Amino acid sequence: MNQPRQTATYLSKRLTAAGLRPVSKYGQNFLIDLNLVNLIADSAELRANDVVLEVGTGVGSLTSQIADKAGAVLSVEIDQNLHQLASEELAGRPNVKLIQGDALRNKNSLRDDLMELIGEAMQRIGDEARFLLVANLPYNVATPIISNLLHQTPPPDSMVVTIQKELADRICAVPSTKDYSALSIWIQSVCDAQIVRVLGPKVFWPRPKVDSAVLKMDLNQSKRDSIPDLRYFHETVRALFFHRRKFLRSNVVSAMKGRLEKAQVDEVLHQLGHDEDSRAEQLSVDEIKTLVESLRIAEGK
Ligand SMILES: C[S@@+](CC[C@H](N)C(=O)[O-])C[C@H]1O[C@@H](n2cnc3c(N)ncnc32)[C@H](O)[C@@H]1O
Repeated sequence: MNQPRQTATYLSKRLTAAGLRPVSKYGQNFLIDLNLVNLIADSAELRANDVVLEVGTGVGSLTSQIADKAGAVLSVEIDQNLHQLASEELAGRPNVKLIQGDALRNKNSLRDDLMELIGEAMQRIGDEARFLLVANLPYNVATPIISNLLHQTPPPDSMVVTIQKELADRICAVPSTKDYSALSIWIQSVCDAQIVRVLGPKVFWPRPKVDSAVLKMDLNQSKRDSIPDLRYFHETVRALFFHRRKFLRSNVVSAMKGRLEKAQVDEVLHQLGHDEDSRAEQLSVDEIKTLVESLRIAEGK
């Protein structure tokens, strides 16, 4: 299959010829090192029974690498002009479906047809089908894309994404560090996450101001199965970390306002051995899981 050459000059010529320039509000920083495009596709360890979602087709360079290995690729691009360029670049690839539009309906949900299309592609592949996200994500929608996908049925078996390094650090953060947040806990409570490679600004065109990272997040089914109500868990974790540096008790009391009395909160915290000085940011992911589940049971949910 024809492989788009991937240099800044090639990309700028390609866009200029089409009368276009990169649009910064869409996070259009294209990867110009083909080895790194390959690294992303290779890190996903793609197989013929994989259905891959890509958010941000761009001109289709990563898309074509994915399409060489996966059974089916669904790639969404918000920019009508890039969608058009990618359609030309990827013409003749029967396993690629390109969609023009926003991958998100809003911050809290994906576009309506996305999971339906993924489900159809998985059905065509059969019982062995896996679902993956592989993408050089636009920086402004990276968190909602990753977070929302983990609520879907099925969730992705694996997500390999290029994102801002700062966000990758937050996702992988450990307790008692400044990066440890509701997002770290949400992702780590259902996935095993690791940074594959840190990428400096030079490997993108145009160059972003900050470092990026290739992050791999593999779904850990037993971790996911240990959370009976994912929505409850995610929302409660967000509430617990709303004022990260406050004492745990005061965070739990405000998170449970109107749902649990202070005495009930104290009873749960006492039973779990959390003293008055505990802070949410000191608790491990497993301790947070146990705490949230105890609150859910105390609420009678
Ligand atoms: C970082 S670029 C990656 C492009 C290409 N995949 C690459 O690796 O070079 C992100 C792409 O996502 C697109 N994009 C931005 N916001 C989007 C959204 N909400 N839904 C779908 N695509 C979006 C941008 O227009 C841009 O093409």
